[in-house]
Amino acid sequence: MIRLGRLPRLVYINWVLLRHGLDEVILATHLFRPLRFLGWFMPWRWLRSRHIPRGQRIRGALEDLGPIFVKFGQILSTRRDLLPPDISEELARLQDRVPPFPGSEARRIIERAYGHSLDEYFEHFDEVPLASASIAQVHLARLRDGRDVVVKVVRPGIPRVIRRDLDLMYTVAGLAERYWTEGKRLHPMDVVREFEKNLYDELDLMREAANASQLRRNFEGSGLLYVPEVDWPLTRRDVMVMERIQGIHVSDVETLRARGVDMQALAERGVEIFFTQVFRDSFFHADMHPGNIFVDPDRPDDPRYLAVDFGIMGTLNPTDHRYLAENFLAFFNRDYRRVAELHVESGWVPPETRVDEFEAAIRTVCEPIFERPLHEISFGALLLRLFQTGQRFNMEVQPQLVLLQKTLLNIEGLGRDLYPELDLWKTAKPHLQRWMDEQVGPRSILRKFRRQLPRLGEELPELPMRVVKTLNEVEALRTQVEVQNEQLHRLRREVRHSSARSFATVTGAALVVSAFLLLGLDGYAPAMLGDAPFMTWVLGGAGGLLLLAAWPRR
Ligand SMILES: Nc1ncnc2c1ncn2[C@@H]1O[C@H](COP(=O)(O)OP(=O)(O)OP(=O)(O)O)[C@@H](O)[C@H]1O
Repeated sequence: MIRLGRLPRLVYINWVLLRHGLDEVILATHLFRPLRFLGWFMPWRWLRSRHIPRGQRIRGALEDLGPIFVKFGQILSTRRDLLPPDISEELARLQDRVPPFPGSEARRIIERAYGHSLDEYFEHFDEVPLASASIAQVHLARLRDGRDVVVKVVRPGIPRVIRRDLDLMYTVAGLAERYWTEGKRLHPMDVVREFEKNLYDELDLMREAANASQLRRNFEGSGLLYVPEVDWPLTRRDVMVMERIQGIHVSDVETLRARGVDMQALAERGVEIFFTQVFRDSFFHADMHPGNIFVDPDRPDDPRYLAVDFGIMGTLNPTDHRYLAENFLAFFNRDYRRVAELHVESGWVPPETRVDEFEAAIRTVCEPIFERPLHEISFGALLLRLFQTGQRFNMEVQPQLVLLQKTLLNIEGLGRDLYPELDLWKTAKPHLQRWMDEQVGPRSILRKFRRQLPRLGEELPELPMRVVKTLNEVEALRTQVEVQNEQLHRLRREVRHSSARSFATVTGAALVVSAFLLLGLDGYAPAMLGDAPFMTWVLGGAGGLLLLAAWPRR
């Protein structure tokens, strides 16, 4: 059911959709269906008839609906497994540009978070924002100790806007799942749920700061990537302070060339950073758009990247991790059988999948790609084709892999912009191979052993005492078992005796009763009993003896 409170915004959404000639996606409910026909009388029908591509119309509608919808569109653009290419490519152009909120407001938020005047901590705070996006805004500042920093502040009132828009998205997704034929396949509710998680992650700047610290530690002293240092004492849930970095935007190829940056090395290092993050650390920056990446201007011959914005990070569990590496290697060895097997083994496709059929489908998709020169092969496109093939075999959508594919596409695009001859495979293979060797080779055993070493070191001195204690416990247990065994034997004997006694009692009593009966019959005893008084004595005597034998003794 649609809640009344949501109705005005829902009507507004429909209005925007109509305005962009999207009446075919007007919420497919009986409630809104009459609105569809309004479209026939409106000029935008005419616009549509002039063949504005549908991707552009959807992009326009999302821009009109506000920043949360724009973000949603951006995330959707990465779901090339769900959307047709014309729409996903158009959505990828969505820009998260939102008018900034006043610097005085940012000041107020920071002071509320610290509980003190901003001047106590900052020598200077630039009220004109450096950048402004839908969730947060970034300001330049200088600390009292002279360090230049950037201060990221969460947009005021944004949690409420997020809640409102998410509510609507859930409503729309629910309706789509129910009434739209494609809805069952695309699982829109799951897509919104995933989006919600990302949004709330981005809202928490403590979380982003922790991501930054972890990534910084992972690349400490590597010379490949520099991550600015977080100022933890000044970081809160809605305010983050970090070292200011100064570099050349990675998309500014002209300046990079003019500064004499080694473009091949730069492109290859981008790939290396990605594979190191994915396969060595299993922790990767998943928002690698060019706006977040800079190049260190001071090291043109030995280029180094500088990264910002750690709101969205990807991780892989050890199983996905291993299967992914094996998949890449199998792919590039054109071992499609192995690729198909790996998909079944990892549980990405159902276990009943026919491996031979799946293998044939993968071969059909990949062979044309491999016909091209290796430096033209796109990893991202390959993964995408694989997802699409997997879908035909009921492959479950794996969000962590989708994030990875999106990042790979980013890295690939970036690398090829910098150095078009970049051979991704040649650059990536040694990293993959090294990772595989480390996972299965003797080094891996050594590494695992090393990881256990501190615990072993702690527990080793206690080992003799533990052995003695364990032996004592075993001895005590053995004695206990013996005692219990003896008791068990006794019990069994008693049960056997008592059942024999019961038998003797019942039989004895029966014989004695029979004797009395015979006595009662007197001369009427049947002939077959012969001499009745004699039989009485025999039965009575035998019964009496049995009763005597069964008499309890102490
Ligand atoms: N430590 C830093 N040093 C220098 N500039 C920075 C730093 N952090 C952020 N910036 C600048 O501010 C911009 C926005 O920062 P950031 O990407 O973290 O914010 P955002 O709100 O997540 O924006 P978006 O969602 O558009 O990526 C960056 O693109 C970069 O230009």
